[in-house]
Amino acid sequence: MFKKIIDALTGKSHDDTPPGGSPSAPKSPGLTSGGKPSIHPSVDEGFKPGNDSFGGGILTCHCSSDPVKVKVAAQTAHNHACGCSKCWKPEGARFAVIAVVSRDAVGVEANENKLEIVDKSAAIQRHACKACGVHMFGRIEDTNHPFHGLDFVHTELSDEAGWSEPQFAAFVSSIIETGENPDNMSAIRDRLRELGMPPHDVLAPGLMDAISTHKAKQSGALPS
Ligand SMILES: N[C@@H](CCC(=O)N[C@@H](CS)C(=O)NCC(=O)O)C(=O)O
Ligand SMILES: [Zn+2]
Ligand SMILES: [Zn+2]
Repeated sequence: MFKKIIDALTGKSHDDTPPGGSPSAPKSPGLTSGGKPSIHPSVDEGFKPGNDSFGGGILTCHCSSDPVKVKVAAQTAHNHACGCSKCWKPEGARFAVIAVVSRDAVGVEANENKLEIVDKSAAIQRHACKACGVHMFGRIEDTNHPFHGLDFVHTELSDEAGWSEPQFAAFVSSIIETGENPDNMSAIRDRLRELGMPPHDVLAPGLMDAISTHKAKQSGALPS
């Protein structure tokens, strides 16, 4: 184990197997057709920038009958890949892709009875379809939370084009918690950088600063 840690610190790899197995292995969550570590189907082949004048769309769950539909009546912000174990990801994806939007812009349009909260004790109350498991929106009910007022949504559930593009990757090291081989992390971080999504092990600096500013104003360390 100590050798493994020392090798990791000195950048030595333990095996030469590419992330996810051999290049001919099926892609998710291994390699894309280009031989790069797969991140998420919506980013693996590259992606277009969002459209600033885009006004939102409808998110639909994966049920073939009576799908849950959620209207998001605004452009999203802070779209990013999340490697944590709690965010929903499509079958085989390494990361979730998730953005925020004002909670006032989010409303359930169809089959609300199929929604349930995944973990009522979590800060983000993830409203998921009971039948297919897709998370339709995540809401913060704690009014003291730095991100209160924002809902978390997966815009890949919409057919509309123009949503804000992913800009960074968060909770990257967390993918190990759900079984990623630690030896793959360097290639995964390289791929995220190549896609223009700088990897962070918590959130991106701007959001971390916003959280700390919120806390400092609450404690009185900074004027509110
Ligand atoms: N390492 C943990 C990180 C979990 C975590 O903190 N997730 C972040 C990003 S979504 C969060 O804000 N979670 C709040 C929540 O799930 O309510 C895991 O993978 O489960
Ligand atoms: Zn469903
Ligand atoms: Zn997450």
